[in-house]
Amino acid sequence: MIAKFSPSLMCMDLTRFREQIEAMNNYAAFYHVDIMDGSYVKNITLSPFFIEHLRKITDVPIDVHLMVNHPEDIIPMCIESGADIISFHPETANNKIFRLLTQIKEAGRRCGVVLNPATPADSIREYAHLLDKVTVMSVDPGFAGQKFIPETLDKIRKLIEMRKEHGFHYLTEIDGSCNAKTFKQVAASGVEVFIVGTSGLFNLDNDVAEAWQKMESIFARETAA
Ligand SMILES: O=C(CO)[C@@H](O)[C@H](O)[C@H](O)COP(=O)(O)O
Ligand SMILES: [Co+2]
Repeated sequence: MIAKFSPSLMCMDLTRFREQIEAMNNYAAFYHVDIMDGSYVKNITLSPFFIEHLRKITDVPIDVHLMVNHPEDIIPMCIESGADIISFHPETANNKIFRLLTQIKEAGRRCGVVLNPATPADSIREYAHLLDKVTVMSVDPGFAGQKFIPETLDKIRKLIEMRKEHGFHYLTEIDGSCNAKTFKQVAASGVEVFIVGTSGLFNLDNDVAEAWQKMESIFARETAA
């Protein structure tokens, strides 16, 4: 399996927006865009307005991670601004999960859910067949730069088993503290998509193309048999 990398754009240098995006356009599998409301998590980062501008300078699929109490209010704005994949936390949508997933799919976009460290894999069982991606958070949501929670790796293994057993099609993805210290154990879980932020990518070099090469060689070194 070839690992896919998805840079978390809340960690990029926004003063160098065009330069960094153009450099990563050649390498990124997705662009991870965190949207928070200051209430579900005590932080506010990117927005549909940001996506609108990003869309103008990339063809890389834009992948939105909603950390908001009312995803139904933000999903239409994400669709409008050009997002390709939209994921939300199931806890924020328990009374309308099918409605929201259908809304995203009917707009021709891909849909997913993001599972907090304490949310079990089998909680998605009833709607797993509808999902294009399942993201496992390996930190509690809200902030970059937190400590990796290793208990979350078993959940990835379970999601991969469930997919095989029932013929689901979702990609698996990990969000939180993916870097030189954790690549080995994360890769061993079988996960397909790695979200890389400050420690995994942007801090490695001032030039993001260089940083990307460094990240890939660290990954290759850490995951070599
Ligand atoms: O959703 C979140 C945080 O709630 C993330 O996408 C972070 O932006 C990502 O985890 C990168 O940060 P590090 O954990 O690698 O510092
Ligand atoms: Co995220």
